[in-house]
Amino acid sequence: MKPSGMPYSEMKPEDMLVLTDDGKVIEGEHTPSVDTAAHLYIYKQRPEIRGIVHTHSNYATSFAALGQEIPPIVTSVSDMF
Ligand SMILES: O=C(CO)[C@@H](O)[C@@H](O)COP(=O)(O)O
Repeated sequence: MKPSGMPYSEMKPEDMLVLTDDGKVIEGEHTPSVDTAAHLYIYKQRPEIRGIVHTHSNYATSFAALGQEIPPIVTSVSDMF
């Protein structure tokens, strides 16, 4: 889990945390992200999920605000046009 309140531009690999299934920090010096409970809930409900990427990209946020799904377009398809 990423540390709370630390800008990505300043974050180093050693700043990352390792937590148990119930959120106890077992490696790392920082406070875990405020998103920890949400991530733990997702991992518990969907054991097939092995990683979570939380982003605030402009395009993804726009689709979400409009209530629209993001179409699964990959670069290999665009190469054909
Ligand atoms: O996206 C959100 C809130 O909208 C969070 O990820 C954001 O506040 C980051 O919190 P942390 O610095 O990771 O504790």
